[in-house]
Amino acid sequence: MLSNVKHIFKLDPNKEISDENLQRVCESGTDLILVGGTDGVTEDNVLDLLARVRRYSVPLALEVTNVDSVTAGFDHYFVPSVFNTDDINYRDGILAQALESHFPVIDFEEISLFPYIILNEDSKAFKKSNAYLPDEKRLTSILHMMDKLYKFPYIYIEYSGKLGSIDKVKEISNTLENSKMIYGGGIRNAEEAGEYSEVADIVVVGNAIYDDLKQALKTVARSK
Ligand SMILES: CC(C)=CCC/C(C)=C/CC/C(C)=C/CC/C(C)=C/CC/C(C)=C/CC/C(C)=C/CC/C(C)=C/COP(=O)(O)OP(=O)(O)O
Ligand SMILES: O=P(O)(O)OC[C@@H](O)CO
Ligand SMILES: [Mg+2]
Repeated sequence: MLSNVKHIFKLDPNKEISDENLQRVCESGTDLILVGGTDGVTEDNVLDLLARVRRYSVPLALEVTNVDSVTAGFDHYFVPSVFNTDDINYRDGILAQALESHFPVIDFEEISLFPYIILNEDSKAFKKSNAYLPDEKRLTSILHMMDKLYKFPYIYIEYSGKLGSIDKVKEISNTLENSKMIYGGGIRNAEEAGEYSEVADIVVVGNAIYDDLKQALKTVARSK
């Protein structure tokens, strides 16, 4: 699903977007529209975005953050799992529960794990998953576990809402041997997209869609 993806626009079902702006996002040349957010995600607002984005040919995936909002009709489903938390619910506890009820209807070809390290302690995702900020030694050991032991195809380095330190993101990228890096957080313009896509395999742009769409659209070309 992610093999030729360099740029992702993440749409939050809990935020309003006009038809005109949605058209610009869908026709921007982005490689994937990912629908997801930490809170206020419901079956209704997910269905609304699904129906509106489906008018366009862009690939569309759902990042599942609660079981009730899972809706058929997406090209793919990504299930987040947070690795810098000791709260097992956000590693695989909720997932195990969800599989109890959804197992009979799941086509596992359509589902992939999004293994996260969340490094912005002010973000909602960090707070919700009871994440901790790892020191350098712990961050390296978590990365080794994910990259060299689990050999995840992708690791999502999440700074949701703010730009991560480029030096730190480079350090993380240099540590990885098996996993590709998805970077998300604070990318707002072409220059930032260019800088972070030189380090990460995939960049994700979210909030800028809602705050300054004109600049957000310019991130697409610079990520390729
Ligand atoms: C019929 C059919 C289509 C079947 C498909 C079956 C299917 C896909 C079933 C899946 C069921 C399932 C396995 C559910 C699991 C649910 C699960 C694991 C929930 C855990 C979610 C989780 C770990 C939440 C923690 C927070 C987090 C990591 C969220 C990720 C998204 C994110 C980082 C959003 C950005 O948030 P933020 O910027 O902080 O806040 P805003 O939303 O304001 O932007
Ligand atoms: O909203 P921003 O800060 O662009 O972050 C994108 C994405 O990584 C959020 O999950
Ligand atoms: Mg967001």
